[in-house]
Order: sequence, then structure tokens, then C-alpha cells
Amino acid sequence: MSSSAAWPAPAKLNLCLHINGRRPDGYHELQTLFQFVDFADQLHFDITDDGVIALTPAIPGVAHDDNLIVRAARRLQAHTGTHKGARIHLDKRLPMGGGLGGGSSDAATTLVALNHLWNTGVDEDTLADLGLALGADVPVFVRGRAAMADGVGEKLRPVNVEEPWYLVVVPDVEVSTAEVFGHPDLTRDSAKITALETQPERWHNDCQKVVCEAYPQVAKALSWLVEYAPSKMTGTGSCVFGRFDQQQQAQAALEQLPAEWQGFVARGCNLSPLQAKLGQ
Ligand SMILES: C[C@@](CO)(OP(=O)(O)O)[C@H](O)COP(=O)(O)OP(=O)(O)OC[C@H]1O[C@@H](n2ccc(N)nc2=O)[C@H](O)[C@@H]1O
Ligand SMILES: Nc1ncnc2c1ncn2[C@@H]1O[C@H](COP(=O)(O)OP(=O)(O)O)[C@@H](O)[C@H]1O
Repeated sequence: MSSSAAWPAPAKLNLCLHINGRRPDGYHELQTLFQFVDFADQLHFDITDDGVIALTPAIPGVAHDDNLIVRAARRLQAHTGTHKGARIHLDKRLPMGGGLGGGSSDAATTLVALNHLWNTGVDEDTLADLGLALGADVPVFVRGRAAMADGVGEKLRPVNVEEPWYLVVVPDVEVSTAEVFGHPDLTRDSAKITALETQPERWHNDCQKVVCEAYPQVAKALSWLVEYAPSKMTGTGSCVFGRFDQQQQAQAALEQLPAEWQGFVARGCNLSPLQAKLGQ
């Protein structure tokens, strides 16, 4: 695998997000089902011997050293003691703050790719632990397998679910995860369900109601999408997704998308494009 090849950092969807309670420290007990899609940021790594981590181009509004890609690379350097560095190029395709996990996925791809390209030999469990300090969703992207998450999102169990086509609609608004979890009207009493992954008829998103009330753009996007397919919000929003059996049905709906929104069609994947590349 050449160092200049593209490494994908795919989006995730939360096929459901059930809030089961709130802990004394304010964090929420939840059950959420993560699946990947084949729509991704692309990262390129050129390995150097100078120990410097340099990322281009900058993401507007994110300082170089705060970028999760740079933080992930430095974390792996610190853990392994390697003297190698990397010039990293990011081709950003995923919208930010939309609940698609792009920043977490970029961090995970950086950990996995540099561990491979630097020959640092860190095992997957340790890479997932290194990632957890960067964001709650980084471990699932490191492992790259669709998973049911439990606890406060840290207990992951790989699952296999159907791999349909999705139309993802991106409303022109960013939603703050902390604001949603702190909302007084958020319902926090969904029952824990055993083997939830086998019961798609019970999948819902407890954050959807409060987000739709606070952000009319999200409610409007959802009302438009449900005319075409069963639809939900992903994570704490703002993106919403509809489920289609056929790619061409999803594509036909995309062609009707009002100009005020962005959108894309992608296939659900139980094995992430990142893990698929590693296994090649
Ligand atoms: C809930 C999910 C589902 O995918 O939402 P999205 O961010 O993807 O929309 C994620 O796990 C989020 O992950 P991430 O965005 O990294 O959240 P964090 O930085 O860990 O937490 C942001 C804030 O959300 C709240 N929070 C988060 C997770 C949780 N189980 N209970 C919480 O109450 C806390 O107030 C925390 O300070
Ligand atoms: N490489 C990165 N890509 C995207 N966002 C990043 C990155 N590094 C840091 N961030 C910060 O993380 C925030 C959350 O981004 P993102 O992961 O795309 O959203 P979400 O958690 O809603 O899916 C951004 O608003 C940005 O400030």
C-alpha cells in the first residue's frame, strides 16, 4: 500500500439512538446502532523522517493544532515514541456538525493509516483507546464494524444488519450535541432492549423531537424526506436519512431535492471502507 494512496474516512449513521437515562455526572445512558456508509472524506499521507505533523488545507474555523487529524497523529507519536512525521492532505467531503461523525472518522483513519505506514504495530484495542480520548465515536470508526453501542456509548458489540441505500439530507444548520443532551424536554426513559439490532421496527431517535422543535430546518427536511422513504435523524442531527431498497429510488429522490439543502446517496456498510482497504 503506497503512502500517497487515498485513505477513506467514511460517515456513520445512527440507525437508532435510544436514551435510557442520565447518570449523576450528566452523561446519558444510551443504546445506538452505528452503520457506515460509502461516502467519505479522503486523506493522503506522505511519511517523513522529521517528526513534523503538517495538515493541508486548513478547515475554516478549526485551528491546525485543534484539528482531530493532527491531534490523532500526535497522540500516536506520543504513544509509540516514533520519530517519523507526516504531511497529510485532507479532501473534506462530509458536512461538519451534522451527526455524520466526520471529525471522529478523520481521527480514526489517521490512527489506523499512520500505525500502518509508520509500522508502529499498535493493536486495534489500543488504537481504539487512544481514539476515545479524542471523541466518543472514534473507537467505532477505528474498529470499522457496524455496532450496537451501550453504556454511555463506550460498550461496542459488532452486529450485522441490512445494507440498504440511503439518501442523506444536510440541512443548512449545525446542531450542538451538548445542547441537545442538556435540553429539558429531551425524553430519557426509553427501555433498554435486548438484541435491539434484530428489531428495526423499534428503532427511533429520542433526540429528533427536541432538535426538530429547536431547528425548523431539520423538521422541514424530515417532512420532505418522509414523502419518499422511512426517515430519521442521525445522532444529534442535523442530518436526516431515508432508507431505500434500490439505489435508483434514492437517486430519483435526490434529483427532487430542494436547492436549499445539500444531499447525497450512499450505501450502508457493515464493514467500513477503511477496514475494507486495510484488508485488501
Ligand atoms: C451521541 C452521538 C451519537 O453518535 O452524537 P453525534 O455527535 O454523533 O451527533 C455521539 O456519541 C456523541 O459523540 P461526541 O460528539 O464525540 O460527544 P462528546 O464530545 O463525547 O460529548 C458532547 C456532550 O454531549 C453530552 N453527552 C454525550 C454522550 C453521552 N452519552 N451523554 C451525554 O450527555 C455531554 O454533555 C458531552 O459534553
Ligand atoms: N478533521 C475534522 N473534521 C471535522 N470537524 C473537525 C475536525 N477536527 C476538528 N473538528 C471539529 O469537530 C466539530 C464536529 O465535527 P463533526 O465530527 O463533523 O460533526 P458531528 O460530531 O456532528 O458528526 C467541528 O465543528 C469542528 O469544530
